[in-house]
Amino acid sequence: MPNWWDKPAPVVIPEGYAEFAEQFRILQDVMTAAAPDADQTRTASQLVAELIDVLAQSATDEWSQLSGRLPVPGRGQTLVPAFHIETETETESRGTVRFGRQFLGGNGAVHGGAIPLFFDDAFGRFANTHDRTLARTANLHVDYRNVTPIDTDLAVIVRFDREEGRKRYLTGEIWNGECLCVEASGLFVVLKPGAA
Ligand SMILES: CCCCCCCCCCCCCC(=O)SCCNC(=O)CCNC(=O)[C@H](O)C(C)(C)COP(=O)(O)OP(=O)(O)OC[C@H]1O[C@@H](n2cnc3c(N)ncnc32)[C@H](O)[C@@H]1OP(=O)(O)O
Repeated sequence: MPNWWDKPAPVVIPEGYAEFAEQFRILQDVMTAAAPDADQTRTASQLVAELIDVLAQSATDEWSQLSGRLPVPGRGQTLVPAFHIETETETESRGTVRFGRQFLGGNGAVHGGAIPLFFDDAFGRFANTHDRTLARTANLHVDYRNVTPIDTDLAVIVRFDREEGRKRYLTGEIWNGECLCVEASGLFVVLKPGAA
């Protein structure tokens, strides 16, 4: 089986696809925030049915899909809030994230499950770039220090702390201004030869 990580299939990103992926994120935010009446629900449902038909025409396998492969923040993986990287060295990545309305848990706070999702993606990307061989998440730990607000630009720090044999240790933080919202850590284990 081809390995996405070390043998990415050559994909052509069509003009406008990155913008489409961003619109898709907005669609999920708008859908979450809406309270449509019956007419609006019917219209929206028809439009989504058309959208499904259009996209299903180009259904492909994992190795040829475009989502997750784009050279833009978030890589067009619309399940995960996009990490906008501003500076990066081999050991530290800094940037911002904004959890849109679709990531609402309750009372203005980001859903507790969205935060490990974000860190798995941010850690996973960092554990597997800078010429590092393929590693998978073995564990993730998240401390929710303060409420993480939705619809707010938040500062993110991701660190590649150390490597011990096949084990890679990463840590991260999310800040809302001076307020520490989240501390996270993760262990990524380099795959044994032949493991997928
Ligand atoms: C340009 C490129 C861009 C790329 C962008 C991509 C972005 C993508 C972003 C998305 C990325 C998302 C990424 C994803 O989401 S990856 C998907 C989520 N993760 C998985 O599905 C992984 C499932 N688990 C496994 O496959 C195996 O268990 C692994 C491979 C992890 C280890 O099994 P393996 O048989 O290989 O290893 P071992 O058992 O010999 O252990 C080796 C060492 O590790 C230690 N250990 C193991 N487990 C744990 C644990 N839980 N806590 C503490 N320690 C643990 C163990 O004690 C031992 O230590 P030591 O005795 O040597 O000291």
